[in-house]
Amino acid sequence: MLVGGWASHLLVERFAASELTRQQNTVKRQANIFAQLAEKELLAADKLAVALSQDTAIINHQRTMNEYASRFADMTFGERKAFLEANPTAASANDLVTRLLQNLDLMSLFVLDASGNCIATAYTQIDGEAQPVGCLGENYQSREYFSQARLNGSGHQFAVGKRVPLPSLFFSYASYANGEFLGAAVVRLDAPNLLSQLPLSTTRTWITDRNGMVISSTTPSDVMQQLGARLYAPVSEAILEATYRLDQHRQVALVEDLHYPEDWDVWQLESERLFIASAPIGQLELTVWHSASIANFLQLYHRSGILALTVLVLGVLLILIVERVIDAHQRRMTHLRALADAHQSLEQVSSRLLNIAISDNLTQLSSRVYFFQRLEEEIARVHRESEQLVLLQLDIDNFKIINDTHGHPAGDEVIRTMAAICREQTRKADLLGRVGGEEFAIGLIECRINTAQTIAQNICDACANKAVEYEGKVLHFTCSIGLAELQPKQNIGELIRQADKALYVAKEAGRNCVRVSGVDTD
Ligand SMILES: Nc1nc2c(ncn2[C@@H]2O[C@H](COP(=O)(O)OP(=O)(O)OP(=O)(O)O)[C@@H](O)[C@H]2O)c(=O)[nH]1
Repeated sequence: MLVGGWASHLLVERFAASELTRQQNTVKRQANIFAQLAEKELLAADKLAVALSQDTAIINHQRTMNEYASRFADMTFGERKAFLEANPTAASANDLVTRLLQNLDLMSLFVLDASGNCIATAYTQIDGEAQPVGCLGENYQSREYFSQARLNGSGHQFAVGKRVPLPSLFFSYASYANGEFLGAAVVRLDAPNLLSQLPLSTTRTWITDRNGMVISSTTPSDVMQQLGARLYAPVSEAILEATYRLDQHRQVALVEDLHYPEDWDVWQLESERLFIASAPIGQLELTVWHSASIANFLQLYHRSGILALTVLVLGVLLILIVERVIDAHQRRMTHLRALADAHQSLEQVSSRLLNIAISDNLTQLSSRVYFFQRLEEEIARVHRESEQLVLLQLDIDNFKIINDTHGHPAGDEVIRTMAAICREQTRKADLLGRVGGEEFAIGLIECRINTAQTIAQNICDACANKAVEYEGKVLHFTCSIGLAELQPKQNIGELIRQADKALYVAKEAGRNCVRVSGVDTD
């Protein structure tokens, strides 16, 4: 679960970071576009303000009105308005700015005197009546664009206020005559109009001045509800914090429970969860704010959570399957090893049994069974290849007496000696077997009867001449041998009978001698 939580957290961070980057990029793009549009308008507005400030009619009017400055101070707004409307210099100034307003796409144009009083304004036709678009008689000395113009010759201000029906961009340019400040010409642009030119999505975007005051928004009602309010002092801290987080790209900026003044009931942000990103428009000292609902992100979040969980479950399943496969493989390997061990043991036992079956324990010659099996095979081969084979049947003479006289173990020693002599007198290819207690047989391969007879005689002599030492005693023994040469088409039974017959003849002849079948037996 820990791994799942961690994986889910990682995924969420990834989604959040990419979503935040997307929002940030959007707002940066919008800020750039807005800056370009606004700068173009600013330039035009500046030029217009400069031109107005240099117009003779305006300058004359400002001079005239400045003379009434002390009287204006004591007049009410209505009195000032009536006075100005009746003034002839105001008429020509009003006429000029009205014409300019009609030719240019501006919200309003007006002229201020040195005290900030609006002394001329453009008029526009509303319901057939000429209505002033600026507040003739109003005092604007507290406005930034006016105080800046008084100090520097020109000034900008982005403002919304109770007296300003729409958020606006104000540009002023000071009028001077002989170094004397006469007042300012003011151009006012339509900020929402600028904003409406941005390629905005359905998300909310708004623009504040450097004090956090909203001057425009993609939702006009938002702005209208906030007119005159320095609204963002408490909010901007939350936003700045959120923005800081965004910049860090470490955490989702969830702006919740923003504290708006109670009367801003149109702002229903309390229930919203927003991504908020910002981008400054440095030269204009404006900031574009951009918010997007967290809903989309939450969908992603949930989907990523499910994805992470699925990955986790699949991962666990995979681990279980792999474990089972490894386990099965290990058990199979153990099983196979056990089988291999058993097989090896069986082979050893089988080899031992075979050895027991084919060899005589006392002499290590072939056993009776194995000897006759081998002899039969050799007879078949010799018949096939038209070779010669001679069978010798050997029997130790009076062996019973040796046993009876010197004991069984001494007899065994004689048998072993007899076997050794047989081995010495024959070739490796010949077949040697102990076929009875004291009986031996030899199959001489590729051997003619004369040679066989010599070999048999040599064995006979070797036995007779051999002194067997056993437990300090010296024993002597002899043997009798019967020979039979394999005849064409003769089978093993017939061959053995012939050799036995010759052996019988040797025994009858007094033992310790060799007799040949067909020669001595007929
Ligand atoms: N020591 C010993 N004696 C054996 C073995 N196998 C058989 N014998 C003995 O060999 C003797 C064979 O005796 P017989 O068959 O009478 O033959 P023989 O005494 O050799 O007399 P002939 O063959 O007629 O010369 C018996 O006493 C058997 O007990 C053996 O492995 N070891």
